[in-house]
Order: sequence, then C-alpha cells, then structure tokens
Amino acid sequence: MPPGDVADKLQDEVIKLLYNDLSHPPATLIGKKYAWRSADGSGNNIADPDLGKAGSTYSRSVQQSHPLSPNELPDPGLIFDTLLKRDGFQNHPAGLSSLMFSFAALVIHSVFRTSHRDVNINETSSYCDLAPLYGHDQASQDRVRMRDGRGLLYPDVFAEDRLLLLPPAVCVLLVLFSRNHNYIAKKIFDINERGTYQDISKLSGAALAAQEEDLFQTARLVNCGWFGTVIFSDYVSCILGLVRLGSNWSLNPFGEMRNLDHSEFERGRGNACSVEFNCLYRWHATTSKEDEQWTQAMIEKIFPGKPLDTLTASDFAVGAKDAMAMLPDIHHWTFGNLQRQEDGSFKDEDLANMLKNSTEHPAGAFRARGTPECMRLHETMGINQNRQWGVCNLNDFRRYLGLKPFTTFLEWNSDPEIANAAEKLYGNIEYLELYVGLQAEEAKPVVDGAGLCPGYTISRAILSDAIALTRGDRYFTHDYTPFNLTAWGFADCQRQPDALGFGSALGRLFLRTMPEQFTPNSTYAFFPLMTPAAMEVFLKDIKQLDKYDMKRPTARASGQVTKDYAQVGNIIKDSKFIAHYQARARLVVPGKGFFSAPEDRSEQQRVLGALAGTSEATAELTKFFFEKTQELIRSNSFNLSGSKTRSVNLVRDVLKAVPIHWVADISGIQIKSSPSAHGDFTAVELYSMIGEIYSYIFLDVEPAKLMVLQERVQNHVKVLSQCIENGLGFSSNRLSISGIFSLFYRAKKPEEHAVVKQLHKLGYQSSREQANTILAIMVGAVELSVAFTNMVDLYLDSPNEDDIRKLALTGDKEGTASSNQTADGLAIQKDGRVFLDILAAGRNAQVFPEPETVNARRDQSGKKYIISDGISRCLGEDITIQIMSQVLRGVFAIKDLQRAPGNSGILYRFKDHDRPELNYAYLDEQKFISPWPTSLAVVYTGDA
Ligand code: HEM
Repeated sequence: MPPGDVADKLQDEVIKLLYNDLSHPPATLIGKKYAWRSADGSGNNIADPDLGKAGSTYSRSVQQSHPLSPNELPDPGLIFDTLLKRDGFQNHPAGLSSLMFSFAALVIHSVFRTSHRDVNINETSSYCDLAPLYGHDQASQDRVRMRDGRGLLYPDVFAEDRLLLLPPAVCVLLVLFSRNHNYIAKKIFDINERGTYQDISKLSGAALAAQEEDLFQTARLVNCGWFGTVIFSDYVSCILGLVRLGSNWSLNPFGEMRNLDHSEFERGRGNACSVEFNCLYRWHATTSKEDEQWTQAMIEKIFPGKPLDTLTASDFAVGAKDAMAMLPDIHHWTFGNLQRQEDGSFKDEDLANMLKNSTEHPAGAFRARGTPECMRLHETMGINQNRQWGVCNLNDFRRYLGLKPFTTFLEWNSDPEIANAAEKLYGNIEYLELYVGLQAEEAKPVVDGAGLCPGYTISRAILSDAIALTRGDRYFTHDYTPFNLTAWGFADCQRQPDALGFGSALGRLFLRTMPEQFTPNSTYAFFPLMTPAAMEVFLKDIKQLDKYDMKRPTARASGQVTKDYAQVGNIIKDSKFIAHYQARARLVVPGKGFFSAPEDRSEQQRVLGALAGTSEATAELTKFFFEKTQELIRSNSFNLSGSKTRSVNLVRDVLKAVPIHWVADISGIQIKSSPSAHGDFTAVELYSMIGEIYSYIFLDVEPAKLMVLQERVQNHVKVLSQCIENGLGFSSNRLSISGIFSLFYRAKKPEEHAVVKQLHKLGYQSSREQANTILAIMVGAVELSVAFTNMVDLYLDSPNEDDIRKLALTGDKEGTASSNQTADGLAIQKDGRVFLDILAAGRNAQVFPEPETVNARRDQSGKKYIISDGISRCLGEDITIQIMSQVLRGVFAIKDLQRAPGNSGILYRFKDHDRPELNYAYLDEQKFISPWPTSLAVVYTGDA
C-alpha cells in the first residue's frame, strides 16, 4: 500500500487492535507471592496492592445530592418504631429457609467488619476470601493455623469472633468450611501432584515451614473456590428463584470477555466495598422466629435488665467487647451450647442437627415492619452509621443504578399506612434515607426470576455487588488456575451443574464434611436454603419429587474397620452380613441378575464352568488375551525420532483396552477405532461406562455423587443390555444361547463347545437373564485392567519375571450386619457397617510369612487367600489367574521392554485415605479421583 493517510489509519487501527490484545499493565505476575492470598487481602490488584485491603476506608459509590443532615433527620429509634419494628411474623413468600440467611450472613461477614472505633474503616478485606474462617489479618490467621507442616487449621476452628453474636447456624456453616480446608489440604498432600511434599517427620526448619505454607495457601485458594461456587450455585439459585424451576443455570462472572474493539473487558482489578452495599445488606427483617428468640436471649444476656429502647451504640461497643473478653481461647469457642470433643472437634450429629433445624425454619419476609424488636439497637446503629458515612438518599441510589426515582411515598410502598408514616417522618421522597428506603420498600412478589424477594432496589443492586466482588477478584479470575490450585483442587471446587439439587455445592459440602448425617438424596442436604415444606411443592410441580428424600434424615451409625485375618475371613463367608453392592445392583440391573443372587453362588460357579470349564475353552480364552495384548502393543506404538526405539502407553492403550476388547467380543459389541468410526463405542467409551457401573456397584463412591452416578449407571445398563441383546441376536431370538460365545469361538460351530452346552443346561431362557450374565462378566473385566497394571508395574523393575503367572488377587468389601453379631471378637450392631480390609488381612505375617515380599512360589494350598467379590467372583479365581498370566506374557515377551524415561514411565497413583476400599487411587482425565489407572509408558526396540 502506498504511504499516505489511508495507510497511516490502517496502521493505527492494527496497532490499537494488537495493543488491546493484552492487559495494560499486566493483570498478574508469576510466583507464589502472587499466587496466594495475603492474610489481609492486600495485593489483589498488583499495581495497587492496598486496594480492598483490611483496615482500609470504605468506598462510596454514589454522590449525595440532597442534604440529609443528622440534625434534621428523624430520630433513628422513632424510625425503627414506626417503619421497621416487626408487627407479627410472615413466612418468606418464596420458601427460603432460615439457613439461607445464615449463609448470607457468612457472605457479608467476609466483606464487612466496620470498626467500632472508626466507622469509616472496614477491618476486613473487600474480597470473598473467607476471612471469617482464615482471619482478617496475619495475627488472626496465626491463631487458627496448626503450622505443623500439613497446612491445617485446628479442628473446627474459625477466626471471626463477631459471628458468635449471630445465631449458631452461621458458625456451623463456617465450621464446615473449616473442615473442608483440612480435607483439601490432606488431599493435596496425598495426591502430591508435583512430588514435592514429604512426610512431616522427615522435615524441619525452613523446609517444614515452606511445605506448611504451600499446603495451607493452596488449600485456602481451593476452599475459597468452594465458597465462590456455593455462592454461584445454591445461593444465586435461591436469589433468582431458579431452584423453583429445576434449573441448574447460573451466572458465570469470571471468564474472559472482549469488548467490540477486542480490548479486554475488565476483571480481576480489585474491589473496595462501598458504604451503600453495607447498607443494602442489612437483611435483619428475614430473621426467623427461632432466630429472633435466640437474638432476644443474647441481648438479655449481654445487657441484663436493660430496656431495649435505652440501649445506645456505645452500650453495644462496651457489651460486645465484654462478651468477647469472656471468651475462652479460640480452640474452645463454642456456640449453640455445643460441646467440643477431646480432639477439639464438634460431633457431626450436633452440627447437622442445627443445620436441619435451620433448614426447617422459614425465614421472614422482607418488608416494612418486619424486623424483630430485639434488633432495635442493631438497626439504630446502622442508621446512625449511614448518616456518619454521608450516604445518598434512596432516589440518588436508584438513579445511579439506572432505575426510575420514586415520585411519591405510595409509589415506594403501596401500603398507605407505611407510606403515610414515612411521609410524616421525612416530608419529601427525596429525603428518604437509603437505609430505611431500602429496608422498608415494598417487597417484590414471587414471580419468575425472583427468589429473594426484597424491595426491587435491593434485588437489582445485589447482583451488581456480587459481580463486582467476584469478577473484581484476581484470585477468582486471572489466578484461578489448575497450576495455582493444583489440578485436583481446581476440579474439586468447580461448580458441577449436573450435581443433585440442580448443581448444589452445599449438598456436596454437607455430605463430605458430615458423611453419616444425610441420605445421599436428602432435600436437607441438596436444598438446605429452602424449607423442605416449600421444596416439596416445587419438586412436585416439576415432577421431580421422587428423586429426593424429603424426610428429616437421621444419623447413620459410623462404620468399623477390621484388618484381622480371622474376622475378615469369617465375615466374608457369613450370610448374616450383607455387602452393600447387592442392594446397589438391584437398583440398576433389572430382573434376577448375576449380582442379585448372593445366597446362591452355585449359579455363578456354573456360568464360570461354562466359560472355561474345558481345556479347549480355556485354551481359546488364554490365546485371545495373549494375542490381543501383543496386537494392541503393536498398533498403539510409535517410533521415537531417528531411532528404532518404540514407545507405547501400556496402561492407557493396552492394559485397559484388552479386557474391553474381550468383553466386546463375547457380547457382540462392536468397538469403534475412533468416535466418528463405524461401531458401537470406542474402547475408552466402553471402559468408562463399565467402569462407572463397577464403581457404583462395588465401590464407596463419594456420597454426594452417588445419585447422579446411579442415574448414569441405570442408563448405561439399559444401553449395554440392549447392545448385548442386539449383538447376540437375543432380541430377535435369531441366535440361541449358543450365540453368546459364537464370536469368541469363531472357528467352530457354537453348539460344539462345552461352554454353550453348559449354558443350555443352565436353562437360561430369557434374553434379559442372558444379557445380565454377560453384563456381569463385563463389569468384572474392568477390574482386570487394574490387576494387569499392578502386576506389570510390580514386575517392570523386578527380576521375578518368570513368576508372573503365579500371583493372585485381593480386593475389599463393606458389609452390614443383618442382626447384632460378634465375629471373632468384633461386636457389630444390627445394621452396623464394617469395612473388611482384605488387603491388610492378606498381609498377616502369621498366615503368610514375609507378606511384603514378592514370592510367586509361596504355598497356596489350603485356600488361605481371602477372596472377595468383584473380578474373582465374576470370573472365578482360576480364570482370572490364567488371563493375567497371558497378558503379562504378552507384555514381557518383548525382551527389552522397559519403563519410558522420567515421569512417563511412572505409574502415577496415591493412597486416598478417604477411600479405604481402593488400594491405590488415580486422577482421571477431568482430574477427579478415580479407581482406574491412567498412564504408564514403556519403550522397547524389539518387534512386538
Ligand atoms: C438473627 C440474625 C442476625 C443478628 C443477630 C445480627 C446482628 C448484627 C449485629 C449485632 C450487627 C452489628 C455488628 C457490629 O457492628 O459489630 C450486625 C450488623 C450487620 N448485619 Fe446483622 N445480624 C443478623 C443477621 C444478618 C443477616 C442475615 C444479614 C444479611 C445478610 C445481616 C447483615 C448485617 C450487616 C451488613 C451488618 C453490618 C456489618 C458491619 O458493617 O460490620 N445480618 N448484625
């Protein structure tokens, strides 16, 4: 283009565009100093580190345009008595529970802590950083931290003393976040994503302090992520009334957005709370009847015998200070008359009871004359504070938000008595103060989009505030990354829209921190911010009532664990103990299935006999596994540049795939080579479906995820059963039972095989029964992949290659006693749960000398090994061992096969202490904890 005006303009536009691509100045910097939240909230905006820091002055958003001189304004006490004082209780119209406002109180205490010495000062940071838990400055944070190198908080401890002046449910919620912090810190340590954490007994001095800081700060980021997630799931869902509609939609204010000129729409630039928002959040009218009584009692305790209307702000400051001075040390704080246990924690049952009560108690409606009389002092203090801050009037605030100002008092509140009284007090609508104007404005009716139902002005403004608080926070935006939070932590604190309760995060928190106190589909856990009575009506309307347990849940007895060889062995054989998987299987597998006949194991024995009951059948089976292993190694290997070395991800592409190809083969399911290819499923898809069925039936899935998994598994079972019936021709009856293995034994006519004859003899008539049997074999097959992986990993660096075929398997099981029992000295109540640690029992040195040493020639006579359910039950011990030997032979036949260098050659796994039934846990693709191994690469030069 020739030089000139046009070329210059074009160049200018290109430069603007390129400049706008990036933030100026940069929004964040690298390194731990910037990745972690400071105790006082400073450094959120790296260019203006004091913005929103604890101890700063409040901001003011709106310019005052009318004189509101305290000398001329009505007396705050008179205003309270005329416009705010409760005249009878009205339930919240949209069914919000008292707990909704306990959570709201937690939110506001995260961002407001007005100094009693200088009302202009906010003693806490302007960020949703869970300051009530972690403290508003370094000194208060130091009081709650154990600092022993594990990044933990003291059990059930939190930092904010002012919460002790609020009804106990607020403190209970905070205790759950305190527990969540410790859960997260322990998990991050166990997973040890970067391999840097060490047992604290091996650390001291600076190394111990560094690990402590790393774990504490990372766990705090994840826990704050949880707090944000609860706000944008349960809380916003109630505010917008989405919970009534069964919608799991929510705002997502954090993401990157571009303006029309491609410049970045601002985020993560910090926040400083304003006095207008402090005023807006005084939601005291919503106090439930029960919390009103509690507050009344608290006021009487602090100011014994003093009439309410004589109390002043300085009385409050002195009273609150005295009350705080009488508190014991932070580890012994208590609330609601709860007793701490010896280890400092509260009893789960006590905490859960308070939450359940609070869920049952209806909140009060927002309205004029709705605030309990016992809160007179809180309100008059609030009105006076607003006057000291010089806030604008209600109409200025509305203009600022783009709302039409009120022209008359009747327009503001159509109740003539309220409007008249306000007019008499203020004279002119332009003099109506923000505080009273907001709190006594006519409430919004329950319409679509309205759940909180305060006055319209509040309902419009709180959303702006929620977005400012969260989108403005660098730790919720630019620095909200899997690197800073760890991959697991980042996944753990995300909103899960498909979670029960229309994406409830509180349900997950309740079931995680008090696992025995709620049923896995309890309305008390998944809709705790709504009363169960209201929820019943809404769930009925949207036809989802049958999905939820509406009863108030009672506590389940906590389980016992036994590692004792004799106890484990006896309980496993005892029919009075029922494994939970039978009940689970019945919920997902229709009809009389393989899993639902525990008392009649002979049937399974017969099927297994059919599967490999003859030497011919066994030969076919073992041939398949050997050949498929080799074939998959070959087809999934790739060459390294310029060398003959080949590499393959043995776990992902071979060991997990082999059993899947086998079950596909026997069931007639066609494996697709890619998602778009012809066939039923890819091996990965089929593995994932079968893996979920297995997890649901056999494993202790996280209770909060159980119901969602159940629904998915019911669907998988339906789809797979149909596939099996189609694949084997059952549905049209074109193939008889002999078709089951026709694809497997392609070389011969099916009728010639012992397996087919045997199945005929078993008398399987209906296609459903046949499909269930095949499905049971399929489900057991995923466990094979774990066994293959463990074996290969064990032998890869070991000289015992020849011994491979002789190793056996173990597993774990949880049982419930059907009546009071004693098993080898272990007393178990009726319905009590006992976890049988078969792995530990199998390492009993008296039964198996040198149990930790690999010795495939160990005497196996006398059937000493304890075999539980799962693979060995589905397939039988003998078949399992034969299959395993063939897969290992297929791998180790490659002479120079060895681990790939570095991390690629390491089987990444860890011990999950909350999942005792898993020998090892892994992180899946989404970085959730999974029972299935993910990756181990090997290299070799020989021909596979
Ligand atoms: C029965 C329940 C409640 C009681 C007993 C209560 C009590 C109090 C008290 C004593 C104060 C003065 C605190 C101080 O200056 O140290 C206060 C302030 C405040 N309350 Fe409540 N409150 C309750 C519920 C709520 C709820 C549900 C909300 C709204 C979500 C709320 C919002 C506020 C706000 C924004 C302040 C000002 C905080 C500050 O500036 O530091 N309160 N409340």
